[in-house]
Amino acid sequence: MTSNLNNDATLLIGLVSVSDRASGGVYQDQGIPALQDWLARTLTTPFRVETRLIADEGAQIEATLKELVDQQRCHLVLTTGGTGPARRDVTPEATLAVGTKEMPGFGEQMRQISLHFVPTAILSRQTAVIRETADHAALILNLPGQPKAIAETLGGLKDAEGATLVGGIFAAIPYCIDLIGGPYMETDPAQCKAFRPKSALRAPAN
Ligand SMILES: Nc1ncnc2c1ncn2[C@@H]1O[C@H](COP(=O)(O)OP(=O)(O)OP(=O)(O)O)[C@@H](O)[C@H]1O
Ligand SMILES: Nc1nc2c(c(=O)[nH]1)N[C@H]1C(S)=C(S)[C@@H](COP(=O)(O)O)O[C@H]1N2
Repeated sequence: MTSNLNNDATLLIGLVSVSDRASGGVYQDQGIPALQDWLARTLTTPFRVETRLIADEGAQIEATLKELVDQQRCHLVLTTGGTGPARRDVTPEATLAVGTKEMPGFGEQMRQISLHFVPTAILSRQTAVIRETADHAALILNLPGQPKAIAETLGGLKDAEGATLVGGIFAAIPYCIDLIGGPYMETDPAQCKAFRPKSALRAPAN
């Protein structure tokens, strides 16, 4: 059932890059620019972003996710980095800690998609959750830290003519945001064709 808890008008997306070295100035962060580029190419719905660049610290990741959902009232939060098996990779644990519902299908499907790009896809423990407060809800989704993994996972793989060889995970996100009471999101089908059941489709906005 669709929730009507949240009628905030403009789509707000939180982008969180989790990287010890980028946040410490060792290299320039490419995670947030890659996320912004992909969303700007794909979303036809007007949106705003809130960006955060932080270290691989569980408490800081949890606090950032809570702030983006509860105070900023993001509808969707995308994290990049810290999903692997290394000692400091704790983004999935922090994500699960702030979630009120786990959405394990996202992690399962993202690893399937990523196996088309790298045999090490299974090393990512990426997951997704819904965080619900009394009057708001958001989807929080983890992506791997390699900047190229962002477009691979969100958009999938196309052939030279633009036909989809592997569907991207973003196709499932707009309907998920509908179901938690967020704004109706539309995409450029040439980049990513969002899927909704017929009963949930609205006439295109002009
Ligand atoms: N935010 C980022 N900006 C640019 N490159 C990145 C970023 N995050 C990761 N990378 C690149 O992807 C590689 C693998 O990412 P991973 O998240 O495993 O990094 P890491 O080894 O945990 O280090 P760090 O947390 O310091 O980025 C890194 O070695 C780096 O080359
Ligand atoms: N699509 C995609 N998925 C990917 C990768 C990638 O390059 N592309 N890298 C893998 C590798 S090598 C690792 S170690 C894990 C975890 O990465 P993270 O710790 O940077 O989040 O993501 C995996 N998933």
